Amino acid sequence: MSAPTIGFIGAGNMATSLIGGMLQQNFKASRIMASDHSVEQRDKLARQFGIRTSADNTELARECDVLVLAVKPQGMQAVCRALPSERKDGQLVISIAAGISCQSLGQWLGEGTALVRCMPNTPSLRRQGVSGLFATEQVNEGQKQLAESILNAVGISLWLSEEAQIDAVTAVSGSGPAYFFYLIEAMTAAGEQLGLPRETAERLTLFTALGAADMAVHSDVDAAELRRRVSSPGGTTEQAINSFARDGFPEIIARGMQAAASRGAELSRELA
Ligand SMILES: NC(=O)C1=CN([C@@H]2O[C@H](COP(=O)(O)OP(=O)(O)OC[C@H]3O[C@@H](n4cnc5c(N)ncnc54)[C@H](O)[C@@H]3O)[C@@H](O)[C@H]2O)C=CC1
Ligand SMILES: O=C(O)[C@@H]1CCC=N1
Repeated sequence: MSAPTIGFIGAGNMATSLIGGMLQQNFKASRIMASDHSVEQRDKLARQFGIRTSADNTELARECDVLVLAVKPQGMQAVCRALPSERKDGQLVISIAAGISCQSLGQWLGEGTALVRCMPNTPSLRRQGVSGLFATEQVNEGQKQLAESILNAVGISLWLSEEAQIDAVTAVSGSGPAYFFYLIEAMTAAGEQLGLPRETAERLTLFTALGAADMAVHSDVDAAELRRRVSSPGGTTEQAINSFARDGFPEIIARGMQAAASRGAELSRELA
């Protein structure tokens, strides 16, 4: 059997990250297509990746074994309703939109559609992504493996037992890269305030983030223990951590992530 064709509807940030990561793995450019109503986006992807692009979403729906819906949540209903009901046989549809339920997608695309809801993240571009996946009953074992192979090409993926967990995944890892970028911005600015040249503060921060994440991923002890090992009693780290704790760092993070998850659930109701 020939390799499946994968079509991205919406060729923006997230589609670019996924396609970029897939091409570094064993996916062939000739098996990937992308449609976008922006000619600049189409040209950019065609140039960057050598994939086929189209202004017509219908073309992808008729030709591709897998359709990845990667437009903004607010545009999803119109995109789905405009797709033809006669699509490629045995097609799998993967939606990466935050806050668009399988129930809504089923209504817009046809109830029999095999649907996977997925929440990836932008480090997929570097093949360091992490995604949560939820499959509807219509998805067969082969299609599940196909969805997994796409997301695993750009990082790791985890299956979820309940669709509602997607909002939590969105809050943790979908939006998560932005939290780390925000911390990097703040640490860089603080390093500068402490007297370092900006570039030095930035590089120290970036490589500390990279080193800490790599160490935590490969460690057999948890993050709390790794933190304790950096914190000498009466030393410098302890002073910083105590100051963060007094200022409510864990509560600040929990409130922010709750806001992200709530927005996911709210979008599902607003855009149903
Ligand atoms: N950016 C991120 O970190 C993540 C985004 N997502 C989800 O991915 C989806 C896309 O997000 P981004 O890539 O950030 O947005 P984006 O705005 O960069 O990309 C969306 C693309 O869709 C195109 N588009 C809009 N209407 C269209 C139509 N009718 N037909 C064809 N193309 C159309 C736009 O021109 C744009 O290039 C969203 O639903 C978002 O919730 C999920 C996980 C992470
Ligand atoms: O901010 C958003 O809505 C999207 C979903 C997760 C990351 N970006």
